[in-house]
Amino acid sequence: MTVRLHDSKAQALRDFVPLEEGHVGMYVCGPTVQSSPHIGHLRSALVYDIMRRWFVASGYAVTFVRNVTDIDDKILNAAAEEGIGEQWWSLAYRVELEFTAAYNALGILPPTYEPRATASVTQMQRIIQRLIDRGHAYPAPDGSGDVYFDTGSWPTYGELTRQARENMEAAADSDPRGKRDPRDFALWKGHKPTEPRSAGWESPWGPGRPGWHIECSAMAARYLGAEFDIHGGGLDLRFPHHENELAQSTAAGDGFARYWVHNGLVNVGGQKMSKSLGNSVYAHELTALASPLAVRYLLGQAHYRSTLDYSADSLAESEAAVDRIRTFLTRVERRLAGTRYAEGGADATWPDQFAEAMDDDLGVPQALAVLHETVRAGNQALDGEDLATAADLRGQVLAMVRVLGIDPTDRLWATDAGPAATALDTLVARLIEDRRAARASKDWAAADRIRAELADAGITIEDSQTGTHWSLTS
Ligand SMILES: Nc1ncnc2c1ncn2[C@@H]1O[C@H](COP(=O)(O)OP(=O)(O)OP(=O)(O)O)[C@@H](O)[C@H]1O
Ligand SMILES: [Zn+2]
Repeated sequence: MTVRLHDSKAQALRDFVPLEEGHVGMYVCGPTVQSSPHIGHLRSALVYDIMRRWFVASGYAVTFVRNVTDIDDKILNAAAEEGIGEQWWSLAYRVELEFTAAYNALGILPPTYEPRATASVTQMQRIIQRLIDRGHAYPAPDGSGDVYFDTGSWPTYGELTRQARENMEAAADSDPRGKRDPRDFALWKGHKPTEPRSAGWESPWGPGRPGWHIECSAMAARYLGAEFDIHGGGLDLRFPHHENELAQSTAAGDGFARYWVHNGLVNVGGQKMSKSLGNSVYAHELTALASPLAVRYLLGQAHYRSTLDYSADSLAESEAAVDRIRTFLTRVERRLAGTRYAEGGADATWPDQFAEAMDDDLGVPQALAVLHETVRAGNQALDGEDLATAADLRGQVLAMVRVLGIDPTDRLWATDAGPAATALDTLVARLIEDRRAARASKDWAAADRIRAELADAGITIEDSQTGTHWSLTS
């Protein structure tokens, strides 16, 4: 069976044929680490996590590279606003850690490698030099230290988004005065006296820093080779970012990506969820409302190319969906324990329709329909005491949820942080019960003493309609 992907450049579904048999090289544009991750960023990372998992499940060795853009105008501006202009890198690192934590919480696997742009400046400079040597880039004549890509020199400029150059908008990434054409974009940005000294790298064109687009061209080639299989990122990056990556890499002589894939955006009220629009829903806000597993389900369930309109209501549906799967797995586990089917279904794999759906441009909605149908059949087999069938269906369900990263029985989703946490929970629950009994018998002094003892131990308790809950005092 062959995986088929929608290639944005061909604007068609194409059979996936790897450059090297049995291997997939994937590059995905990672975040500009300027501010906390919102769920749009997470959806993007999750889509490629599922794609990678499916390639692995299909027998490929996958080299998966997702970068961190840790030098950029937006980072310098955010650091200046915080009053830590020279130490912009500390802001970038702090935000990078937030992204990593958010990825981990959703079970998004760490990439094979996660390069930071600042560690590949030499490689970026080499591509720029090749472009100058080939007549496709020029240093600005105005002494700014900028170097631009000469869009007029590259006949296929615009091929990714099928735009004629004359209809394209001007590149708004630098002072247009040194440009031959307003559409020319910056490969290198000369250092300005108002910018932090620590943001200037030595270069043949004077001190400066790389443009955003050249970062990805250099990191993709450095870690995956001059030509590689798949390039991914959000639909918002098709133009100008990916158009420019493609132009500069191919003009420099690299084969670059053979397939371009783009995830649909998370929108709010019809607009892209974006930091700058102030409509972001942050990862931690969702995990306060629902389990991380339900959040993963919610962000992963739609087809990766569709737009996802966020609404908090859909969280409850996702929670119900994962509960259904969890309930079946727990139920079947209990029923089979101690029978000769206890280990049954261990060698089961996913149904053919599941694989067909996933092969067809990563058809997760159809694949989930197969999963839920298998859960339904499993419950029916249990109702009918057909344990052999139930065991086999359990195996199929496990195979499917594992490949999608939504196995409710995975330790990753366990809320229990270990034996110490269980012991603490037991003791605190006991004290909460004593306090409840004291209040019931109107012994307010005893009730207050228990609350004070817990507070001294760093534990806050809160009474609500669903009972008394405790947490470590922050
Ligand atoms: N709302 C969104 N929905 C889906 N993917 C998104 C969304 N916003 C960003 N992405 C994707 O996340 C990855 C990292 O994005 P990047 O840091 O460039 O975000 P950004 O577009 O600058 O975000 P923002 O607009 O919030 O500042 C990219 O692949 C990008 O396409
Ligand atoms: Zn990129």
